[in-house]
Amino acid sequence: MQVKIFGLRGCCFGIANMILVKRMRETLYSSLLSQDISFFDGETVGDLTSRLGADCQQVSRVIGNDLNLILRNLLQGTGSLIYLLILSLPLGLCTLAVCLTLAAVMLTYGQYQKKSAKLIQEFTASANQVAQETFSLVRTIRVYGTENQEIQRYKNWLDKLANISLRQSAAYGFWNFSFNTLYHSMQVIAVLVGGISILSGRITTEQLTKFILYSEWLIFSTWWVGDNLSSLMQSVGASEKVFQLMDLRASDQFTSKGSKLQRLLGRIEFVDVSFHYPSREMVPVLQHVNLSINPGEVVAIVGLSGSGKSTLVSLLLRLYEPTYGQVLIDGIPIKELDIKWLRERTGFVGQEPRLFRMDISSNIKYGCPRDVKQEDVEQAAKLAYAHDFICALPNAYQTIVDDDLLSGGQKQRIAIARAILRDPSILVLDEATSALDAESEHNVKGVLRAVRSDLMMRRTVIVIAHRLSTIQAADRIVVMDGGRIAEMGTHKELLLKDGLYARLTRRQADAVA
Ligand SMILES: Nc1ncnc2c1ncn2[C@@H]1O[C@H](COP(=O)(O)OP(=O)(O)OP(=O)(O)O)[C@@H](O)[C@H]1O
Repeated sequence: MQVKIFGLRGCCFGIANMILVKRMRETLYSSLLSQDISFFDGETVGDLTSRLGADCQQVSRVIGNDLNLILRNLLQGTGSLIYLLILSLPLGLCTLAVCLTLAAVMLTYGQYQKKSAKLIQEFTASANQVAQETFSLVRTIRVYGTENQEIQRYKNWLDKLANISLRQSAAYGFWNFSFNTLYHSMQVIAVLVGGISILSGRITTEQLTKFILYSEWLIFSTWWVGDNLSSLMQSVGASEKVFQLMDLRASDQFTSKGSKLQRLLGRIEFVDVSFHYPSREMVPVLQHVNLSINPGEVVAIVGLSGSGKSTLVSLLLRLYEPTYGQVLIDGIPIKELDIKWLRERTGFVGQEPRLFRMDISSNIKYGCPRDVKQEDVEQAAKLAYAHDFICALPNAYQTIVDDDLLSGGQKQRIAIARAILRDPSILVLDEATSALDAESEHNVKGVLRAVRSDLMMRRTVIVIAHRLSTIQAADRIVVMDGGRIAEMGTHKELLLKDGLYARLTRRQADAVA
C-alpha cells in the first residue's frame, strides 16, 4: 500500500512537472516573440534558447521536487525537535544549537549555489552561442582555416564553466564536511552528556536511546533540508531571468490595435524623421528625413553602405519607432493604424532572405493572410522568375528546403514570390538584386516593370539596391548620405545634377569596365 501511494505521488508530481514545463515554455516563447525587434539586438540567441530549454526544466523541478522534500523534512525535523525538548531540555537545546550551526552553513552554501547557478547559465549560453555561430558559419571557417581558433574560443567558455563547477564541488565538499563533523560531534556529546545524566539518575537508558535516535533524525532532516535548499537555490538562480522574461509586456509593435482603413492606397510620408538604434544611443542613423511617396509610385533608395537605407525601411515596417518625427501612411500616423492589418498589406523582401524548413509551396504561402490555391502560388513564382528552377527540382513545389539547399539568388526569388503572393499595397525590396546574378537582376527589373504596368493593381514600391542599373526605371530615386537625403529626382535629372548619384554611377561603371 505504502509503495503504491508513493508511486502515485511520484506519478502526480511527474504529470504536474510536465504540465508546468509545457506552460512555462509556451508563455516564455510567446512573451519573447512579442518583444520589440530591438530586444533581440541585445540578447544572444543561444541565451534565449537555453532559457526555453534547460532553465524552464530546472524551474519546474523546484515545485515538483525540491519544495516537496524540503516541506517533508521540515515537518519531520520539527516533530523530532519538539520530542527532544520534552525529553530533556538541555540535551534538546544542545541538538538545536548543532542544527542551527548546520543551518547557517547551509544558508551560506545555498547563496553561493544561487550565484554559481547564474554564472553557469551565462557561460553555458555563451558556449552555445559560439557553437551555434561556428556551425552556421562553417563554410567561412573552413575557407579561412580558423577551426583551431574556433575550438579555442569554445574551449575558453568550457574552461570558465569547468572552473565554476570545480568551485561548486569544493563548496559541496565543505558542506558535507561540516555536516559530518557536526553530526559526529553531536553523537559524542550525546553519549558523554547522556552517560553523565544516566549515572546521576536524571534520565533512563531507554530515554537516552530515544534521544540519540530522535537527534539523528533531526540532524538528518536538517541535512536533507539543506541539500534540497541548495538545489532550490540553484533553481531560483536559474528562474530569475526566466520569470523576468515571462513578465515582459508585449511590445506595442506587436499588439497595436489602431484603425483599419477601408483601402490602403499606399501613400507614405516620412515627416522630419530622426532615429538612433536603442543599442547605440549616441550614433544618429537618420537625421530629419522628409520624404513623401505617392500611391503607386516606384521609388528607389540608393546611397553608400551604412547611409541608413535599410533603417528607413525598418521604420516604415514599424520594426523600430522613430526617435523624432513620424511616419504616415495614407495621411495617418503609423502608430494609429492596426499593425496586423497594415502588415497584411505590406510585402517585404529583405537583404538576405532566409527560408523555413518546409516545402517551397509553404515557404511561398508563408504569412499570406488569405486562402490561396496552388495556381496562385505558381503565378507568384512565375512573376518572381522562380517557377522554372522550382520545376527543375526533384519534387518541384513540394521539395523540402532550408536555408542551405538553394543559392542566394534562388532564395531571393522565392522571397519575392512570397511578397507578391500577398498582393501588397506597399512592396519593399531591400537589396533585392545583391545576391542575384546578371540574369536574375534582369528578372527583378522585369518584376518592377510588371508591377508598374499593372495599372489594375497599382502598388507603391520601394526598392533599395546597390546595383544602380536595376533601379533606373524607378519614378524617383532618393540618394541617402550619412542618414540624410542628399538628392532626389529621376535618373536623368540626377545625372545632370552631377552630384553624389552621378559619382556613384560613374564609380560602378568604372568597376564594371
Ligand atoms: N540593429 C542595429 N543596431 C545598431 N546599429 C545598427 C543596427 N542596424 C544598423 N545599424 C547601423 O545603422 C547604420 C545604418 O545602417 P543601414 O543598414 O540602415 O545602412 P544601409 O544604408 O542600408 O547599408 P547597406 O547598404 O550596407 O545595407 C549603420 O551605421 C549600421 O551600423
